[in-house]
Amino acid sequence: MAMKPVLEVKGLTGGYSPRRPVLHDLNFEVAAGEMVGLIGLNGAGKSTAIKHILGLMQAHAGEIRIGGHTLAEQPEQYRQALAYVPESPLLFDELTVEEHLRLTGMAYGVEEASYGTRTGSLLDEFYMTPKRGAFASHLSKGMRQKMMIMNALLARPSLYVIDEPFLGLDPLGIRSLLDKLVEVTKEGSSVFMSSHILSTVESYCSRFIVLHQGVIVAQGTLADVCETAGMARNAGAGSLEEAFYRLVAGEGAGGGANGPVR
Ligand SMILES: Nc1ncnc2c1ncn2[C@@H]1O[C@H](COP(=O)(O)OP(=O)(O)OP(=O)(O)O)[C@@H](O)[C@H]1O
Repeated sequence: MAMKPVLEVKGLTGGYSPRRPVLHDLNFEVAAGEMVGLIGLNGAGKSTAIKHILGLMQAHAGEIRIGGHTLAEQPEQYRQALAYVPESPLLFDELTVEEHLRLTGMAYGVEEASYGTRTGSLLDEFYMTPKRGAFASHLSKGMRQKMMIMNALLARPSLYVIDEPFLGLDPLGIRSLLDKLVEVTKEGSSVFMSSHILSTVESYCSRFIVLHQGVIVAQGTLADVCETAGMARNAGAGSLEEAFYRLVAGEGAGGGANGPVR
């Protein structure tokens, strides 16, 4: 794809303390209309990488660009270009489903006409129409997760950053989410998604980033990742799960803040 990447991560080293980086020299891009999966064991650094992309953490070295700009250069454009769906929902207990959507609409400058049609169809697609007036504190766990997802989808950003979105969703909710993600990528938005559900990641993402102990140990298409994992590249190549296992097994699970010894 010749288009400029939506997300560019160059030489990103980062973490919670400058003396103990969690992420080591990450380099990757997400192009317009692409769905990219970030996979790695517990503690590999996925959420930490996402926090850096969101601008919640400061890089020790390297830079992150969204739509060609760093957060420091263009804070407003940077933030408006992305929507984040966290692993655990962050909602205002005292606001209703509809009020949350209204807030997001205002924050992202969604026009009144599109606001109405988009919220109507999102509420339908996520089976939340009967709950439109309910307080967030009265929703079930999965419904709270759906709220976060609907807010992101209402914003129609150029980049969706999604951390383990399937937890807590029922099978219809998972299907609705995946259908919507396919739809938004067809419209040119990009999705950067972290998940442990490798079969889903494999079927929906066109490229993968395998993070292990804070280092990218493989990235690219399924064929690329399989090749890096030392698997045959010919017909009927292996699954993402098999490649992942080969890439990260043997050194023991757990990852850890130390990363590799350098
Ligand atoms: N707030 C924090 N302060 C210090 N270290 C942290 C903090 N949060 C995470 N870490 C450490 O950073 C490393 C990477 O954690 P991270 O949460 O990014 O992993 P992850 O890949 O998202 O894992 P999971 O699959 O379990 O969500 C771990 O060693 C973890 O202990």
